[in-house]
Amino acid sequence: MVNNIDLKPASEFITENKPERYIYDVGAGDHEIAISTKNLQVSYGQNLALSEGDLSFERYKITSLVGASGSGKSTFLRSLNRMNDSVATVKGNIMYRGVDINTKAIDVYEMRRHIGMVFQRPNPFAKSIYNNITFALTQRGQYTKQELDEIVETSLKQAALWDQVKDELDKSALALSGGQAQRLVIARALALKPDILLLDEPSSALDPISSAQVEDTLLKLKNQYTIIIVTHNMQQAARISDYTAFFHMGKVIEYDLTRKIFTRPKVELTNDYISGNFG
Ligand SMILES: Nc1ncnc2c1ncn2[C@@H]1O[C@H](COP(=O)(O)OP(=O)(O)OP(=O)(O)O)[C@@H](O)[C@H]1O
Repeated sequence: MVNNIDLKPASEFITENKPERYIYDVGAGDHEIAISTKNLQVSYGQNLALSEGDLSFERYKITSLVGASGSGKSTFLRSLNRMNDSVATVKGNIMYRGVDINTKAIDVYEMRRHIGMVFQRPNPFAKSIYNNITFALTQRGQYTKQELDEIVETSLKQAALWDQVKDELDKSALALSGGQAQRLVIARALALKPDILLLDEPSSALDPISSAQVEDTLLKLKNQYTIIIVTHNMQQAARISDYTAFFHMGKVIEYDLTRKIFTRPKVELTNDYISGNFG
């Protein structure tokens, strides 16, 4: 399926434990970079879970992070908004709007308003649909009822859930279906008006229809948000993402336009993974 002529055999990468890397240059200037990492290394105790993760993410694009279980995708993703702070040592730079956000001086809670996170399992609060959306806002700011109403409506519309729940905003969010709950959680993240949305396998716990709805939602959102998504679903990565980064053993092995990764990967190991030969 893929022209292998220029590719090295996968065994070389594994035996050398020094994988060939191909990192596409997104090219600041022509393309606006929303966030980038440099010399990022993440250790859990003695376990260096991420050793090479230099990437630049283009604004208003969807980037998928793919790779076998344990390759470091979630570790990388969670580091981007400092979710690993309490469990890991994170070294290196995470540049966002000209600022290294991987420093002690950063107000992590404020930063997370700009860089939101959605997890694998929908985790609505045991509150009404309305209060799920407004909770974080009312904890840290003053809003009128009218402002909150507008934010609830806008966020739910962006997450493609408004039409289904607009007449029952006082209903418990725990009564929503899995797919609806995940879109509520996306709406909750959007209510904070982030720049960047990080999603860790957001549809892997959902049925195919709900998963497709989440994908549609993400495709609509990318006009306004930079989206970085961890996924095990190669079809999903191919369908929705502009760029794909392939992780292996704590390193980014290949990063390129999604269509190139899925048709003409430059590294044999990437080809092996997307062809289903391991993982
Ligand atoms: N909280 C943690 N504490 C200790 N080790 C961890 C923790 N989270 C991840 N690791 C380890 O870091 C390595 C990378 O894990 P990570 O979850 O980032 O991989 P992944 O590619 O996202 O895998 P998966 O697809 O299974 O979620 C693994 O060896 C894992 O055991």
